[in-house]
Amino acid sequence: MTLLRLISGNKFPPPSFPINHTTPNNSLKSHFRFLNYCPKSRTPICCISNCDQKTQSFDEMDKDSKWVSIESDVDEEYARELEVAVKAVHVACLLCQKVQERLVFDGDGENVQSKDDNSPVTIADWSVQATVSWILSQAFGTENVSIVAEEDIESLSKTDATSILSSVVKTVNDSLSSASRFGIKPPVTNLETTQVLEAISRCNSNGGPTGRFWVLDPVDGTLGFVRGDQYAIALALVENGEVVLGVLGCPNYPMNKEWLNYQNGYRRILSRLAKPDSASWDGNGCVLYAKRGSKKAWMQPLLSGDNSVISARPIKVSAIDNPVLATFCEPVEKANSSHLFTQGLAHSVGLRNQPLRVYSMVKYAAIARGDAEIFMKFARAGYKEKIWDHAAGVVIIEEAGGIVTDAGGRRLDFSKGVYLQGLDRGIIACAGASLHEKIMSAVDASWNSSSL
Ligand SMILES: Nc1ncnc2c1ncn2[C@@H]1O[C@H](COP(=O)(O)OS(=O)(=O)O)[C@@H](OP(=O)(O)O)[C@H]1O
Ligand SMILES: [Mg+2]
Ligand SMILES: [Mg+2]
Ligand SMILES: [Mg+2]
Repeated sequence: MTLLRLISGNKFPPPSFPINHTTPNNSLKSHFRFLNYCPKSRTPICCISNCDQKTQSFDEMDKDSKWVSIESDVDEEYARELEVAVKAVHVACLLCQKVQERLVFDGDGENVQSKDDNSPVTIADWSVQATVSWILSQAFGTENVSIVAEEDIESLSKTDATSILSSVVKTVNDSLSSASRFGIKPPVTNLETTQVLEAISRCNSNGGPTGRFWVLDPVDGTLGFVRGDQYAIALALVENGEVVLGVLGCPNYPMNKEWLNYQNGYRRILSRLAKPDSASWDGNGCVLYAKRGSKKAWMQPLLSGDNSVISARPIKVSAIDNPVLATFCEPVEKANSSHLFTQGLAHSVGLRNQPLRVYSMVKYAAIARGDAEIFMKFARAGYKEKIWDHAAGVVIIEEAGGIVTDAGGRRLDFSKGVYLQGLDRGIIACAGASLHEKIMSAVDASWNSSSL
């Protein structure tokens, strides 16, 4: 109540404060807490579960702050890690949205580079890696942060890459300077080029079976990103080989899937294109997250112009177990997963719906949210899956009630370094056990006659 009075007596936070937020037991007490910290005392500015003691004067707050709520107990294990990770992913999503708009609408194509394996990399990939690395280091201390991530600075440090490097430095600084919206303290002065390069190259962990490390895919589905389509920002925390936290930012995947254009896979109507003439239009993306063992997964809307409060809602996998009604998703690119093989599987299992071909870990998000029931990926022989392409998605699906294994039914192993070593044939994620068993049996029955 104290909190509510304070709110209504101040312009900030706005009256749209989601007091009717629904949690599984509808109890605000232990499930809802604010993530803003007092810039002076570094204590939570307000925490509903213990409002009286923790409420601070709003004067102490950064007035630009947006409020991010998160569902967890204050003293819960990994609460601080989850809080920082969710904020970092929100910051990264906004960064990517700006870069993608420039890239797609202003033809800023020179900022797309090709890596040695011919896959694309953009200023967004490097900028997100630097930004997230910097935020994690600030929050936990550089010496305590170990990160496995996709990008390195080799091509960025070349002499012919100076304009790209300066774009990256500018993008990182722009993004960090507005991070206070999420309660993240920006750097006192702009980061120098060397500091940005250092933040990127600090993500040089090789993972492994012991200790704690973060796993980051700064832009997953870079191909989708450069095509103005779906992509994701994926951040996970691994402890002793087990993924304990997962956060997935999906800037083009709206909370309400009705705003997606189905004719074109899961393509979002980008903001500068004509929006539907509706006051309720909310085509902005979402951030999903889960903590291992909580049996809960959550989804928040991304910040858009005037939403100042970010509340989360629980997500669950679909209850559909009838193959006739089920939808499966798979990579867009045939080169990344055999469409021919999955077409055969779909036929033998009795799947009737068209496959949902979506770039990036948005596929994991679609399963966790209940928008589709099956995700399959069968890469060509010899391809080694990387942990950053799966870690965040796996824990979110599992906590939302789903199952993720290889085609032999074993859980994915994140303890063997950068690659998912020992992966049996491919990856199968399902909303429920019955569909999962049917797909695995179909893979066994058709594997030998496939050319994979
Ligand atoms: N040849 C091949 N085989 C299998 N997988 C590959 C291959 N090449 C790349 N990758 C990885 O696929 C990541 C993108 O996966 P998607 O499921 O989004 O594929 S697709 O873009 O929809 O086709 C992509 O992630 P990003 O590099 O982060 O975009 C790659 O890690
Ligand atoms: Mg990836
Ligand atoms: Mg990537
Ligand atoms: Mg890549």
